[in-house]
Amino acid sequence: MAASYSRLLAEDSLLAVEADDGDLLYFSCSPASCAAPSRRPPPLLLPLLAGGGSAHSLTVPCSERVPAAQLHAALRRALDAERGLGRPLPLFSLQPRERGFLLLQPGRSKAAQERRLRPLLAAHLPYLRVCGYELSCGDRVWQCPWGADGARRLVQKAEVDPAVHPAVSTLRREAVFGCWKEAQRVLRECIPFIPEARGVLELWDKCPKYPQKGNFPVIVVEGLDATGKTTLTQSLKESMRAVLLKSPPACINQWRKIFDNEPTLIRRAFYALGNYIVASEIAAQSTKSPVIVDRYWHSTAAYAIATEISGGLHNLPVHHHEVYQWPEDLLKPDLVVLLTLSHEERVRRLQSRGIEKTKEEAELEMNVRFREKVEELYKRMENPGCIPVDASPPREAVIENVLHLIENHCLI
Ligand SMILES: Nc1ncnc2c1ncn2[C@@H]1O[C@H](COP(=O)(O)OP(=O)(O)OP(=O)(O)O)[C@@H](O)[C@H]1O
Ligand SMILES: Nc1ccn([C@H]2C[C@H](O)[C@@H](COP(=O)(O)O)O2)c(=O)n1
Repeated sequence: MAASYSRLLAEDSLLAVEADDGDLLYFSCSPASCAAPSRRPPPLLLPLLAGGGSAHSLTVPCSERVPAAQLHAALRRALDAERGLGRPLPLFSLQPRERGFLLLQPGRSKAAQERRLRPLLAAHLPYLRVCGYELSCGDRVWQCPWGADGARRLVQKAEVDPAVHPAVSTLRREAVFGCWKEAQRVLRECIPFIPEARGVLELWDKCPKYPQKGNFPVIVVEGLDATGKTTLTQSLKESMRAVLLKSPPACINQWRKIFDNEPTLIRRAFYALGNYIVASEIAAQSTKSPVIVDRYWHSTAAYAIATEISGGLHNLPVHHHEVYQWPEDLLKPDLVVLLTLSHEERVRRLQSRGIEKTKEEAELEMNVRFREKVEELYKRMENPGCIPVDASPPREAVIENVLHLIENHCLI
């Protein structure tokens, strides 16, 4: 499979479009200037163009991470606000790796679609790769880059395996940071347009950089929303006479909403650095008493990966992938408990609680695939892994079970 795609890439550009069910459809096109067009008709474009419709792809080259993430988000907002261009489908270009959108419009000519696009893209055009698509000889689709001069382009051959989701290779760079320096770098670049980033960094500057755990046990509780983390962590705090901490910590919580509205790169850098700030609190407190932590790195990684990797469980990075490994520079807990609950019972608890839902909580309820991915990702985390605990029994029983687990693991 990979080999045949490699051959195609010598002449074509390979694109992946996110379909309605979140899975990916791969297709290749020939640049209009190439002498030999691809014999592989793109399954999405062919019927659309044959029926008199039009298509454009817009991708963002991502050499500079923060500006590329911002441009991608601005583009999404502009396209969402513009009626009459069709729904923008998420698009990945596999060579070079870029992300953007595909606009499909049945019954509208390429020229008409282009007329609507030009003013919308005017400000962004120098930083975008825009291509229209044309049908010729019945079953051949040509990719026509805007501004092409007709010369044959040299397209480098690349080893690409379309069996791997295109976002997997960008996770480390854009969503799951492997060390505090990476998260800090991203937030530093944000200071000019997100003043709150300076606030987070100033707090981080005051923290010790590689804090060590004290002699008391450190227990993390993870799980989807409404699985009972707050209930359990409060009880553990009381029964173990422990200190209860949360990630993100209270000192940066005031800025959480702001970062939640930023692109993935910036949002995840905020949560990542939040974990490192909590780590310094864990280190200090665990010299004096047991410490219970409500969410920590496993949540940051699991939600980031589940958001970035569209489609089903089969698209997730393989077991033991580097994104599942605990960052070497982050203080490790003694035990991570994962509360598991059936979807029905969790929704029942969410409804009985009845408080305002965050966007991601609402998505969890709506999107079974997303919930499945987060749960599966928690289970794939390593070094330390999560120990699943059934959260469906009555509160007292769950607490009792977790106390036993702590006794066995932490020898207290
Ligand atoms: N074992 C249990 N049996 C029945 N109900 C429970 C149990 N544990 C918690 N609940 C109830 O379920 C709801 C969600 O619990 P809780 O707030 O502790 O979850 P959470 O994981 O902290 O949620 P979030 O992450 O959204 O803050 C609450 O109304 C709580 O009282
Ligand atoms: N350490 C953390 C804590 C939280 N998050 C993100 C993941 C979800 O988007 C959301 C869930 O938090 P809650 O609604 O339970 O407060 O926050 C994270 O990435 N890292």
